[in-house]
This record gives sequence, C-alpha cells and structure tokens, in this order.
Amino acid sequence: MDDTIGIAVTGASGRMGQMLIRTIAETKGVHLSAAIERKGHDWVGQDAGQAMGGAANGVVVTDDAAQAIASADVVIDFTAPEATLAFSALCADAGVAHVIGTTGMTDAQIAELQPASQSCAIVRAGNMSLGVNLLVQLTKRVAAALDEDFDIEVIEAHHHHKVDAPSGTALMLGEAAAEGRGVALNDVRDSGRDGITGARKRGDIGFSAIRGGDIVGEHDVMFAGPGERIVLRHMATDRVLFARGAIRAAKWTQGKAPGAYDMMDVLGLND
Ligand SMILES: NC(=O)c1ccc[n+]([C@@H]2O[C@H](COP(=O)([O-])OP(=O)(O)OC[C@H]3O[C@@H](n4cnc5c(N)ncnc54)[C@H](O)[C@@H]3O)[C@@H](O)[C@H]2O)c1
Ligand SMILES: O=C(O)C1=N[C@H](C(=O)O)CCC1
Repeated sequence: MDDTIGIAVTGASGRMGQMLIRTIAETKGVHLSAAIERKGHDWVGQDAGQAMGGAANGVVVTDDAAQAIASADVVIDFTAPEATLAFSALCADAGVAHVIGTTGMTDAQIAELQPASQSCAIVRAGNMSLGVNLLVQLTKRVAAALDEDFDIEVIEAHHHHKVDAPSGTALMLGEAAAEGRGVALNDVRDSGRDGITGARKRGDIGFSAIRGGDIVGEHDVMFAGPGERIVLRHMATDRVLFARGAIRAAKWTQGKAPGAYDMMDVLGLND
C-alpha cells in the first residue's frame, strides 16, 4: 500500500503526459495512480512504462476516466480544452483536485470550470514554470512604470505540433502587461497581423507567434519606446520544468479548500 500522493495523469501518451509519468517516478512523495487515455487509443490496456518504450511500471493505461479519477488524490491534466472540461466535471463529482496545464481555452470554456471549483481545488496556469511566473510579475511592474510611448509586443516561439496561438504563456504575459497599464487585455489585444493592417494603434498589446521544429517554448515581452527597447525573455529548454511545476502544484492542492487557484498561489508569488 503506497501512502504517497496518488496522481492520475490524463493524456498519458502526449508529450506532457509522458514527461509527467517519467517525472512522477523520480519525485519523492508522489506515485502514478493512473494513466488515462481517450477511448480507442492504442495505448489503452498496455502498461504505461512499456507503452513509453521503457520498463513496465505496473500502471495499465485506462480509458475509464471516472474510475481512475475517483481513486486518485489529484489529477494532472495537459490535454485539450474539451477534454479538460470533461475531466473537470469528473474531478468535481469525486472531490479530487485538478491541476490544469491545458492551453487554448476560450473565455467561455474557462468560465465553465467555475462550478467545479466549488467542489474541488483547481490550479490552472498557461505555464507551470517558476521562471515564467516571475516574468509575469516583472512584466506587470515594467508595464506599470512605462507609459504608452512604449509599445508592448509579446513574441513567442513553439514547436511545430502546437495547435493554439497565442500560447497560454503569451496570454499570461499580455494579461500582466494590461494589468500593469490598468486596461483590459481584450480592449487592446492585437494578434495575427497580416496584409494592410494600418499603423499600430497606441496602447495596443501585440502578439506574434512563431511555430517551428522542436522549440520547447520561448517568450519575449518587448517594450519598444523612443530611442530604446527593453526586452524581458524566458526560454524553456526542457519540458521537465513544466512537469515539475505541475507536480509541485499537485502536492500543494492536498488539504486545500475548493477554489480556483493559479501558480502564483502555489509558488507564493502573489503580491
Ligand atoms: N501549462 C504549461 O506549463 C504547459 C506546458 C506544456 C504544454 N501545455 C499544454 O498542454 C497541452 C498538451 O500539450 P502536449 O504537447 O502534451 O500535447 P500532445 O498533443 O502531445 O498531447 C495531448 C494529449 O491529450 C490527449 N487528448 C487530446 N484530446 C483529448 C480528448 N478529447 N479526450 C481525451 N484525451 C485527449 C491526447 O490523446 C494526447 O495524449 C496543450 O494545451 C499545451 O499547450 C501547457
Ligand atoms: O508545448 C506547448 O504547447 C506549451 N504550451 C504552453 C503555452 O501555451 O504557453 C507552455 C509552453 C509549452
């Protein structure tokens, strides 16, 4: 009987799912209680360790998410928006904490998570790394210190498989910049420029997305002013940092009251 924290990983075969399974095995105080994949996936029924090309780890990949979640202490979920909403309902029913790394959720989908946060602790963040969460705070401070003579641009780069843009991290940085300026991001957001766009509007926050190769995740926040530019940068070189952050969040949820939390809460970075 393992009395460490039991973590169920959704999207077990995904880039983050596999990284989480490996990192959980190396982390004290936690164990993999379930590896979940969608119905029809060829990993279902196989040992998760062997499906990943390594040694057996004794956890058979399941498509019975309800049962796997009900017997876990916490769920770590890096999948896709519709899947995350379905897992959220199951976590709420079971009263099991839900750590969400999935990005690309619309405002309406994020609002749909709210009822579940009455029944379980939810930690959701577009980026689980300490470095990015520090960068979010720096961005807010710099934006608050500069006026609209400085144009703010968020530039991000990711691998060619990524399906959403701007990245969840870019949106966190854009939100922080808008908050620093005292405006709503939705009022000043400028993404996807193409063609005769007209001159840049003063006060807008621009987003540009590069997709290519195996780039893990890179983010610049540029403050371009008259005669000078400030650039704040984060470069992720290994997905393990997202997995470590998510496992730290999973541990943090134990004993927490139901509610909606983020990595600032987990890392104790709220000002
Ligand atoms: N917050 C962070 O720190 C962070 C870091 C890395 C990735 N991400 C996000 O995590 C998500 C996954 O990234 P990835 O690179 O691992 O993607 P991936 O495509 O490699 O894996 C996605 C997994 O989700 C599963 N899945 C997809 N749709 C599903 C559905 N409808 N039902 C059940 N399972 C479903 C797939 O089978 C797969 O196993 C993305 O949204 C990505 O942006 C967040
Ligand atoms: O690989 C991805 O996909 C990543 N997604 C997150 C985002 O959208 O910001 C974090 C970085 C990696």
